Amino acid sequence: MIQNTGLTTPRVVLLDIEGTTLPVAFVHKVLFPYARKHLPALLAQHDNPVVAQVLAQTAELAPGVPAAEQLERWMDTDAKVAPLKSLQGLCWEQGYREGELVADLYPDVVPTLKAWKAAGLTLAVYSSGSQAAQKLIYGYTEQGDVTPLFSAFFDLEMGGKRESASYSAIVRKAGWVPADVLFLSDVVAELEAAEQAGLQVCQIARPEDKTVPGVRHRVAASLQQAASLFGLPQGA
Ligand SMILES: CSCCC(=O)C(=O)COP(=O)(O)O
Ligand SMILES: [Mg+2]
Repeated sequence: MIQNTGLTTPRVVLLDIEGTTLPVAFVHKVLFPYARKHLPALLAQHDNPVVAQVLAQTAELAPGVPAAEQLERWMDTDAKVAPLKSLQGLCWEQGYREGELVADLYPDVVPTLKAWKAAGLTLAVYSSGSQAAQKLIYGYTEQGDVTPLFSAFFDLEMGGKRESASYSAIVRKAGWVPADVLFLSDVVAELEAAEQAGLQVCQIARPEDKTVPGVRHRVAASLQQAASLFGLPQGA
């Protein structure tokens, strides 16, 4: 096990969602199909300002392509683009509020985050899902509303997760020192980008998601294991 030697103990933990705190299967087998089913009805709401903004952004990114067709293409390729992510967030809102969707976080997540928060760490989210979608996921979990654990939610407005400039923009906006921040994600390309921006990083390789552990970064199978690697409290 690689220990956290030579590095400062993190004061901030920035967390990815899919594959880190939430099973990939929940996103791909529950959330994405739900959005795909409800998207056509939503697109018909021309007086909805989010829908109007999504349509305008889609036309800008794919001129000449009908919006519904372009959004389908993006869904087919799991494209991380802001208009699709905004629209998916809007679709899921109704599902969460009506009790059809409940986020099934990994069991170690809430106890570990509570222990980190109690120890004075700042917790924040960085996901390709829109800020609204992130707040819904953590607002409607099997353990209830856990959004108060987080101080900030960052999405694609800060840039793509595989670009180091996005992490620099996040730490600048939040007023954090990069080396104080630990970024947790299942995706090696995201860790590399965060590392380039001076953040500490750890890959969360969940056996349930069959995440392939990388070779260049610290790897943990859960947040609890990451806690032990970085000298943080481990929770219940
Ligand atoms: C937070 S909403 C659900 C996740 C999602 O839409 C997505 O694209 C996954 O993004 P992540 O950056 O959390 O891997
Ligand atoms: Mg992920």
